[in-house]
Amino acid sequence: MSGPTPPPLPDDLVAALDALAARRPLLVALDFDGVLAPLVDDPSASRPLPASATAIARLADADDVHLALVSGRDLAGLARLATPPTGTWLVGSHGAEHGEQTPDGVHAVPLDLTPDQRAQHRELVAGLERVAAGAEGAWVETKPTAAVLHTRRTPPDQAAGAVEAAVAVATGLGLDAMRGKDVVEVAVLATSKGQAVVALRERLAGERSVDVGDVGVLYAGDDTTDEHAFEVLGDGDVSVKVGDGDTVAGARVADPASVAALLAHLADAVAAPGTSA
Ligand SMILES: O=P(O)(O)OC[C@H]1O[C@H](O[C@H]2O[C@H](CO)[C@@H](O)[C@H](O)[C@H]2O)[C@H](O)[C@@H](O)[C@@H]1O
Repeated sequence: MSGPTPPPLPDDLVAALDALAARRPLLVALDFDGVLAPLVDDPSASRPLPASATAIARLADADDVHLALVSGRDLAGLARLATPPTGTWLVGSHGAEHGEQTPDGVHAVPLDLTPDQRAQHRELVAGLERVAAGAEGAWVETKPTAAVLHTRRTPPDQAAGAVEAAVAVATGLGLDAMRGKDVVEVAVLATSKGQAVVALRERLAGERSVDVGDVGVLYAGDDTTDEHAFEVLGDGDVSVKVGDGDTVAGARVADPASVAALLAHLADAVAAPGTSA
């Protein structure tokens, strides 16, 4: 898939990427949907843009650079669709699932829900299925710790009511509802992408025996849940919001094609620190 050439990256983002490229160790942590992969109606059809896949493979190969994908997707689905390079750290279900891509597939940290959480998950799925049955085009995605009402193909006049009904299901179960892009997601485990990024930074610092503050981080995300990840970044890190919407990120690009350009620039800069255009 090749689309129109994206506009040049903003000068201040290029400068920030060039400065980040000189830091080691470097954590490159990326959201999947809407960032590496363009948004589509059918989530099973999502794939990274080829240019992004090439760039992350180069980054994953670079000296003392570690790649992580931090997604709302369940871990298995994330690995299947993203096909990340070996060694990539994977965070699924907004931080509830953790794993690593190995030559033999995903090595996942076992997930253990309590009997109460399992019962709550069953009630949650049933509740959202009832909502979906009443709204044209709506459907429910089930994950190990969560369920998602999708309304991307629902007429707007029905989608608003379905969203409110899904939020009511969550509230009735004592759970929080996260509103994303044409989705309402409800999890039986409270997690956030911010906690996940903090843990990834600490892991990399521990593995390299450096201070946490010595780890440079790039994080790019497009949705409301990515704001939690932007919030935990500090001076010298680079946070990039993809697309429209309020954000605390330090930089913004328009779309996944621009993300591919950003990642290619960073891969070039990492390969030749200080000499990148
Ligand atoms: O954290 P992410 O990797 O961005 O995952 C967030 C959700 O992504 C998926 O839904 C979104 O992408 C779909 C495919 O493009 C789109 O149809 C949907 O409207 C978007 O919200 C995924 O299905 C969810 O489970 C993730 O939580």
